[in-house]
Amino acid sequence: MSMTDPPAARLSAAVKQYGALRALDGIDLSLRRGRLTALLGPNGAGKTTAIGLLLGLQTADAGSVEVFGQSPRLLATRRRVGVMLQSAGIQEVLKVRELLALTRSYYPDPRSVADCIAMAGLGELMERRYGQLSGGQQRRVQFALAICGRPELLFLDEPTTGLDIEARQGMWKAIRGLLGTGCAILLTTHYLEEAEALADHVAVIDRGRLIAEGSVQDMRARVAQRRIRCLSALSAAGVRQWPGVSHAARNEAWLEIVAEHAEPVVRRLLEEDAALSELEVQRAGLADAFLAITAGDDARPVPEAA
Ligand SMILES: Nc1ncnc2c1ncn2[C@@H]1O[C@H](COP(=O)(O)OP(=O)(O)OP(=O)(O)O)[C@@H](O)[C@H]1O
Repeated sequence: MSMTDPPAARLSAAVKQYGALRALDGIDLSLRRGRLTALLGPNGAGKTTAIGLLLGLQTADAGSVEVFGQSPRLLATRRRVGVMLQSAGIQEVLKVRELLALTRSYYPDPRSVADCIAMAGLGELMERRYGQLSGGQQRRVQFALAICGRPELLFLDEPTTGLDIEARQGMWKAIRGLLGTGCAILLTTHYLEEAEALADHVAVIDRGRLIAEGSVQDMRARVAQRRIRCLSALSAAGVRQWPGVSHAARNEAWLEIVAEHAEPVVRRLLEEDAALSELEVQRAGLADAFLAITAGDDARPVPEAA
């Protein structure tokens, strides 16, 4: 599982064009065994299109797409891949037990029914018809169908949308277990705490281009600053002149400050305002890093078709 092993799947300079719209504009992305890559990006960035290429549902207009070194369209390749898409296309009249039996039958070495039930938390749902389940219950069934073939490569497109906290934690645990067995996973999510909790690697795309890539820590380091908030009568304009302060503004009674290092600013705040209260200091989370990365890209022109 070292970085020198060939990746489980790879997009190289992949381009996908829909008419005049370039949905992917030369993307490089490698998915490695035992690693979860979180693919982040605003709506319309190209995440679903990238997954579509890796699943062989669509073909690239330029560049290459390889899954286990081969075309994603080969049956032998597809049998090693599991997928949970937002649009599931599952037969609603079938019972969960029937859906699981049917999907397991497509794979040469499926996971046991008992393991699927345990990993996806299906216990009491097996005799229910899929179409009569709640949205969150359907997500659990979709997860079971995605993992029942013992995939070596798994695509999870917003898997925990609509799940309650307990079900989400259960799915996270199952995902960590799959990583432990060497499965390569690509996850898209709008819950940044989900990427933070699960990802070894984060790729941020915007307008069809990869704009940042690295570990969760790397992404956080892109936004090294701290946010400080307090109730204080000090003037924001005055604080803005302090060394290391990049931003200070008043938001009603709150004084809001952004600084490279919190400690010297906090020390000075307490010295200069004895009545200061409600002091809060926040480290940048992945959400801040992500927003800063996508916001910082506004100057770039929107890619257009030739
Ligand atoms: N079949 C299609 N025909 C034309 N345009 C399409 C098609 N599929 C996607 N697009 C466009 O390609 C761009 C990328 O779409 P894509 O679905 O890959 O984005 P996404 O990152 O998955 O977005 P979201 O977070 O909203 O799911 C969007 O501008 C979308 O409107």
